[in-house]
Amino acid sequence: MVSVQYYIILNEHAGSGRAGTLWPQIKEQLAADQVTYQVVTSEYPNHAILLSEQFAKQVPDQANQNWVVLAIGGDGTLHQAINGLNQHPRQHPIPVAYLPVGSGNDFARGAGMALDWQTALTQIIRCTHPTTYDIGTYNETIKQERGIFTNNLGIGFDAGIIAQANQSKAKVWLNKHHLGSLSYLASALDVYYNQTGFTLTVHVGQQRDIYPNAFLVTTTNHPYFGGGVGIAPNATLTDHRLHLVVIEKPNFFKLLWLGLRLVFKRHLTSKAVHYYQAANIHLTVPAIEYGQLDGEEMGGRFFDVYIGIDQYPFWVDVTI
Ligand SMILES: Nc1ncnc2c1ncn2[C@@H]1O[C@H](COP(=O)(O)OP(=O)(O)OP(=O)(O)O)[C@@H](O)[C@H]1O
Repeated sequence: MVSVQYYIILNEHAGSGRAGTLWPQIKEQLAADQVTYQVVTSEYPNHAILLSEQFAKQVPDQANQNWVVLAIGGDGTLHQAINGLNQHPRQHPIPVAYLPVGSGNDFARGAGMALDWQTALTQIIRCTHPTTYDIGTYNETIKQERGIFTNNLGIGFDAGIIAQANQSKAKVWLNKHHLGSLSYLASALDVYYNQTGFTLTVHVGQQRDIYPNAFLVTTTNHPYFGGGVGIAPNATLTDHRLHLVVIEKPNFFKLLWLGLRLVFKRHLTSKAVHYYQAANIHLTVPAIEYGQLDGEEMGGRFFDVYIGIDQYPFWVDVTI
């Protein structure tokens, strides 16, 4: 057994508070398995970025260090933890692990991890060596922001839904009653009516395509977004490629039809859907649109974003 120590970043608010409720049981399991760890709690939104960045500064950049940063929460918590680790690139990156106890847990789905926390924890603590998975990188030149994403970078409809759901008063009530997904459905209808099509330019290699009526623009690293929706069914975390799906604004009936095709993974052949696979993608949107990164809000903004692919070590053995 490899002796690994875990630096746990716990987001008790993930999964509408599920992570906090489960933590005593997770702690018991860690003790039963004699796992060595330190734990810190995310005290406010985005705190996990700072926590993992500060932790990484203390760990020597050596091949033989035995720390793993374990994010306990949802995709947002993993996103923040891995971005904190990447603030100062290292020759020997600290492996990251993720216990999926959030709402969507799309990275766990994409990696083929167990979605029940006990099995997922076993896949982490019985792991003996890191697995290298692809991660997306982005460089947005207008606001001069760069970083990474494990799942996807979305502009338009998906990002609008997240922004709307987070602002809605109903979300607080629905989350309290464990009906968080209903708030996303309500927001989806609202955003559909308010979201006009926007102009998008896609540059891939020598190709340049202009869409005057784009509606959903998602660049993904694995199949899933929005809590298990298979937007790019062929994507894998090891294909060293990004998968871009552009959907032009459909009328309401077409939207329902597309939704149905999406459920049966038949949407990519629809006329309103455009699909690219590439290692580098450049997108420009000269209008204020919402953006999302791994389910975290990027805000309303213009976009001139270069998206690429990199690799990072993850501490999980999905064969267990
Ligand atoms: N102490 C805190 N108080 C309020 N929000 C917090 C706190 N700590 C972290 N957060 C925020 O909680 C948000 C949700 O976390 P996360 O995405 O991990 O869970 P989720 O949304 O339930 O899961 P998923 O993204 O998988 O659907 C993140 O945006 C994070 O910044």
